[in-house]
This record gives sequence, structure tokens and C-alpha cells, in this order.
Amino acid sequence: MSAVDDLARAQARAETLIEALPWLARLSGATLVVKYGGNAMIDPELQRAFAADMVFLRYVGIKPVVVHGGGPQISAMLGRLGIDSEFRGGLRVTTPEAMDVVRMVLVGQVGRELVGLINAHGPFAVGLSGEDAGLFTAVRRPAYVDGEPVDVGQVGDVESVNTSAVTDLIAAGRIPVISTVAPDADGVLHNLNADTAAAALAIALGARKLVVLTDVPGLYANWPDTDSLVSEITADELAELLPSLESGMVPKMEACLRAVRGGVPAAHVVDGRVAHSTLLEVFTSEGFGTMVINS
Ligand SMILES: Nc1ncnc2c1ncn2[C@@H]1O[C@H](COP(=O)(O)OP(=O)(O)O)[C@@H](O)[C@H]1O
Ligand SMILES: CC(=O)N[C@@H](CCC(=O)OP(=O)(O)O)C(=O)O
Repeated sequence: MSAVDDLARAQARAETLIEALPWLARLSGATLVVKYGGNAMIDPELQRAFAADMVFLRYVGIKPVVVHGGGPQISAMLGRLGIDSEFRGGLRVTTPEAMDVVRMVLVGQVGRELVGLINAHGPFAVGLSGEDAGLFTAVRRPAYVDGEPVDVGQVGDVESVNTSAVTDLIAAGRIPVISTVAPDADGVLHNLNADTAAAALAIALGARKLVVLTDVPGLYANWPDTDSLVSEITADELAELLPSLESGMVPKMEACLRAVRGGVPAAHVVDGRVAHSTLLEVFTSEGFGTMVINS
């Protein structure tokens, strides 16, 4: 390795760091809601990288709030227990028996693991579910299949958000890690799609961004044509595209639309299979994934 090569490398490293400066200036003090999808939690190394990113944000004065999914983890546990499970219109049909498993896996397993990974860096993460301090109140929602409403059991939309527990934690310098189950007005527990809950929380917190980590590079306008990756889309354009979308992308893109229409300046769908995808989205100038903005 020549001295000239060493110099060039050092220069490139410095450029990567300085590229973050305008973003640090713009986002310092801002709240970021990061939704970590179950499909993006594919290996322990990536999970550790995700946890490090949250702590990085926290140290540079940005306030991350994690909302996690766990669809594949719930399906695996339901399978082990011999309980049938199916999705309709992107939402899990949730019987009372399945609801017990959803809560057990999201709150007791996936949430705990994320809290542990973040806390490997210091005492930052505190886990909460939608049940804690009235964080979310659910209202039963149908799924839509071919435009028709279909009953999917104990599946909820977010009716109201009480952000006080989350804002208390943020004010104390903590990183809230939120599992998306919530009671309805009668205290009956509901299964919330995590994208939906993340959007509602981002709006209620007045977050600067919603970042959604999944297992594809972003939204494809013409799935599965890999040439159709969308780098930027307005809310109106997305509203037009929504009816043609399928499976998990429906609640995800509905959530991004809801977030930006609810006042969140931008919602991003990024590839959680890329290590440190959150940092790449937040601190680099090159577009990463799909950005939804209000028109
Ligand atoms: N138009 C589309 N663009 C991107 N992904 C799509 C599209 N339509 C369907 N998908 C599927 O949606 C999946 C992501 O949704 P989901 O499985 O619910 O992920 P997560 O666990 O991250 O919420 C992708 O892996 C992909 O298979
Ligand atoms: C109603 C509904 O479908 N709830 C989801 C909750 C978890 C989730 O949203 O997980 P991902 O983000 O990994 O998809 C489920 O039961 O799978």
C-alpha cells in the first residue's frame, strides 16, 4: 500500500464523515420514528447494526423511537403451537387464541431482544407496548380484499395515541422500543400492524421522519419488476398507486401516506438487509430507498 493510497483512503473516510454535517445540523433535536420490520431482522449481525444505529442517533442529539414488527416471528410461533394463521389484505387474521401468541411474541420476545441489543451500548432502551400508559387505543378494523371489507378478527387501527410515556422517556434520554398490541375502548386487546402504529405515533409525536426498514430496497411501482423501484413519490401519486399494491406493501404504504398527510415531512422505506441502513438514510445525500413526501 503506497502512501498516496493511504492518503486517498483517509480523505474518503473524512468525506463520508463530513457528508453528515448538513443532516446533523438539520436533524439535531428532531424525533425520528423508526419502524423495524420482522422481515428485516434476518440475522444477529444486522440486528446489532440496527441497535448501534439507534444509539448513534441518540448520541448525536436525534431522538429515535423504535416501533418493531415481528410478523415472521409470530407466524413461526403459531406454527410451532399448531395454530393456523393466514393474512388477508396484508393483515393477520387474529383469533383470540392467536392474539395471545401475538402479544407473547411481540412484547415478550422481539421487543425484549431489541431492548437487550440497544442496552449493550448503555442504559438507553425501555420497552413499552401499546397497553402501557394508554399509549395506543385500538379500534377494530377490517381488511380490504378486492375492495370489499373482510373481518380479520382482533385486528385494530389506532384510534388514539397518548404520547406521554414516550415523551417522558425521550426527555430522560431513553430510546423507547414499542410493541404494537393495544386495547380497544372496552379493554379487548387488538393486534396492530406495526407500520400502521408507527405512522400514528410519528404523527402524534410530530416526528421529523418516519423510516421503515423492510426486506426489499423500497417500493416497486410494478412489483416484482426490479426496474420499477421508486426513489421519490408524492402523497397524491402514492394514493393513486395504492389500489394496485399487494401483500405487506399495502399497510406499509398506507402508513407512509397517512404519516405524510398527517404532517410528518417525509416517510422513507429502506432496505433493512443493508447493515446501518438507518444511518445511510439519515446522513447521506444520495437517495436510499423510497421517499414519500406530501405534494
Ligand atoms: N410493490 C411492492 N414493492 C415492494 N415490495 C412488495 C411490493 N408488493 C409486495 N411486496 C412484498 O412486500 C414485502 C414487505 O412487506 P412485509 O412482508 O409485510 O414486510 P415487513 O415485515 O418489513 O413489514 C416484500 O418483501 C415484498 O415481497
Ligand atoms: C394485524 C397484523 O397483521 N399485525 C402484524 C403485527 C406484526 C407486524 O406488523 O410485523 P411486521 O412489521 O414484521 O410485518 C402481525 O400479526 O404479523
